[in-house]
Amino acid sequence: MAEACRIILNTTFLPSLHSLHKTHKKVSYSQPFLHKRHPAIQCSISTSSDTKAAAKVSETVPWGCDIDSLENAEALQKWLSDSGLPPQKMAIQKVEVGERGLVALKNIRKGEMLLFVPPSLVIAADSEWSCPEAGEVLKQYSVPDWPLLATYLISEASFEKSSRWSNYISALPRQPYSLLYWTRAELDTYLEASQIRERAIERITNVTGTYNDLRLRIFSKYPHLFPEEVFNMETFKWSFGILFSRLVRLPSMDGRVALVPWADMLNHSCEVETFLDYDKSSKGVVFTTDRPYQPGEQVFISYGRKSNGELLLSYGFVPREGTNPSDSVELSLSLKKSDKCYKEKLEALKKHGLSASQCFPLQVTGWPLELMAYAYLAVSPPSMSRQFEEMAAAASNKTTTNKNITYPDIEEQALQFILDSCESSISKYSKFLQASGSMDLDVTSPKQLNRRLFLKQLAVDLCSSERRILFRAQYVLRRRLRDIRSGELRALKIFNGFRNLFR
Ligand SMILES: C[S@@+](CC[C@H](N)C(=O)[O-])C[C@H]1O[C@@H](n2cnc3c(N)ncnc32)[C@H](O)[C@@H]1O
Repeated sequence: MAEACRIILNTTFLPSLHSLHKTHKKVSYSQPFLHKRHPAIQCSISTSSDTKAAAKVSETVPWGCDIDSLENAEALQKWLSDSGLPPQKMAIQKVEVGERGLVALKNIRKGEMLLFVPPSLVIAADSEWSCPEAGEVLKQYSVPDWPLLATYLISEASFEKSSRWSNYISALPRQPYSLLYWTRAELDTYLEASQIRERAIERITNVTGTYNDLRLRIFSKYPHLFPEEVFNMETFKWSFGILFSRLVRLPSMDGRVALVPWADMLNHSCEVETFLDYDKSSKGVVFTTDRPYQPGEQVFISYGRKSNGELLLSYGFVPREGTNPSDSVELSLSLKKSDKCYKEKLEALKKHGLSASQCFPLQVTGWPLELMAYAYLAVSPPSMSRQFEEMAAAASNKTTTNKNITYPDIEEQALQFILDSCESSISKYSKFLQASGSMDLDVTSPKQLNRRLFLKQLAVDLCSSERRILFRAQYVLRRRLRDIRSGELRALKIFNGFRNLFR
């Protein structure tokens, strides 16, 4: 149930725009609303890898507000009530977890339905555009929901007060916390040990690719509707950052994605199971509390069963160590280039959509069967070549074949192989964690220092929690190997005993 939710994280969602209709006929439009737009929109957050430039965050970005601003949030609250949001048992306040959040004003019972945000206050793919012609063009090109919503948000933001969503947009963070805002140099410095670095690079590449596709196929053909001063890489980074950290998937509306003002002021707790959804009987977006709240307490929802790395990637925070039961770390396993059967093994892997190097999620409670299957394949000798296919199939999460394969003869080598990978990963984390104490001592600008300290703290929290899972796996693997080896030793002693008896 909780898995079916809500604020989306998946990197695969970012649709490729290559499938857009190529045969689309150019339509001509008047330039009706351009004069109302903010003339020169400049988001000054740098995309370059220069960390100095990246630390420079302009105060003049016209959209959104400081992440902890209550002023704009209060204006949003008033506008929402005037626009049909029913009276609420919660208010936006400064909070300890998540800077701003929804806090109970009255006693709230467990099992109570809250929010009731009507569809008229929800931003979805079919929302009306302040510039209907721009919306029409995107529709004709069948732009998928995510890039469509990203473009919509920028378009509405550029209309400032004349947009219906002006109060909402003003209350959005000017710079959402998300790895999209980390430069390549920052990712390399702080997240070198973690596989999340790769995920962040992939995501940044996807966002850049999506924007470039839109620009080439659509924006450049309709510059009067999509001027580059407004629709550029910087503004797309902002709008995708907003979508990553606030977009909601509504299971009862066939998984439709939407921005839900007010509901998106709720912060995440790993201890909470409840999530946002559309309630057909009350005709609004709601959630049902899974615990009681007293006045003054912050109310939480769940953004999904996500690892600390995934939470950092999309939402820009890391829960306290040991508090996230869904936490996991990606362990990378690779075929050895020196393996005599490297080519055959790689072929078998490729057949099942895998490669010579694969990541598998480890949790404190264990690891997937696929990981063990991959390890069997990696250590199996040439004499087992007939089983390569079966092992590769079991290592893939795409096939429905039996994954619970065992090869007692090579179990010890397979476990040792996983242990070696685990220990090599642990040493990368330890190296970073040890070095982190003396990092950034050369920084003198207070603004830059603040940013560096903030990012470093996030990285230290993430790496500590990921290393903790690896330590646990290391302990379990060592114990299992000791048992196997002492079992073998015992068997050998018994065998020798029998041999001596019969001698
Ligand atoms: C959907 S918004 C929630 C409202 C947000 N706090 C605001 O003031 O706009 C998601 C963002 O809230 C913050 N957040 C949510 N849950 C958090 C948590 N448990 N710890 C720290 N920050 C959190 C993160 O900045 C995240 O990107």
